[in-house]
Amino acid sequence: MTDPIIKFDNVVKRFGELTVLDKLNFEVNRGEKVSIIGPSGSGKSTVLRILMTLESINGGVVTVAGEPLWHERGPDGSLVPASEAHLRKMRAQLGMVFQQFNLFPHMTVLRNITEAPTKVLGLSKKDAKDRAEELLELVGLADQAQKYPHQLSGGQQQRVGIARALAMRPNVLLFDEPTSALDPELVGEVLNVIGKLAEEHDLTILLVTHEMRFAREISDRVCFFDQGRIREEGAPEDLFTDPNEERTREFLKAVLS
Ligand SMILES: Nc1ncnc2c1ncn2[C@@H]1O[C@H](COP(=O)(O)OP(=O)(O)OP(=O)(O)O)[C@@H](O)[C@H]1O
Repeated sequence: MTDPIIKFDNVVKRFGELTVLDKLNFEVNRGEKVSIIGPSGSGKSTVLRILMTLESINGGVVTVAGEPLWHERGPDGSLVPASEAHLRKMRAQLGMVFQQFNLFPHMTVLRNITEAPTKVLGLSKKDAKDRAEELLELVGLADQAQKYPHQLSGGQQQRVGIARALAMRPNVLLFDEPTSALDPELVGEVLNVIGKLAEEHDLTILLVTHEMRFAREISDRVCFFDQGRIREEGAPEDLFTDPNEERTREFLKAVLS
């Protein structure tokens, strides 16, 4: 058994008086596809935002690929708060697909995908373009490279968002409710792309979703979050059909009915 690629060890996150993560312990193994489900406000997105270094933590340790994310080892081996350089290095291992796509509106689809690989990874324009074209093929948008985001449907924009995240070759791909801003008829095309990625690529995927059927289809493991902790986790076929906890049962009943 190799070490987990993501580990939350007693992580505490507070916003003022509100404790959002309450000594959270959570692990994801390499290559694993994990979905996080749970009621609104239970801290699901906060977990992803902490991993992307968009939110700091108030206690505990987060480890990514064996290295502390929000800390560095000081001269005596103890953990000290991470420097900006350390955060930048660690962040490069993770890619995130946002609810609201977050594409650059003034750049073409192609440029949206090549921008970070050239600027951050130092790829040549040619290599970045080749990589982008390959990824556009993967998400079914090879013919849309020269369009601007506003010329695309929401589903197409989100597929560009996925290609853009993949262009950085992350070890872990995070999805924050990737279909919740989409019209219902556009949800399927985005889920198909994510499903294909999950099936055909040896990528670690951590997905926050309200799409229970999809979570069930693609996940190796589903975690039910409640009040900043994992209330229950397990294989989708167990958690969705025969949960152990009454709270999980209530939640599933409410969202599935
Ligand atoms: N920047 C912030 N400042 C203050 N409170 C915040 C901030 N970000 C999140 N919160 C609060 O933290 C709690 C957890 O938020 P989070 O977005 O992680 O929940 P969630 O489980 O993803 O919910 P949803 O399913 O509605 O997206 C919520 O009560 C939210 O209002």
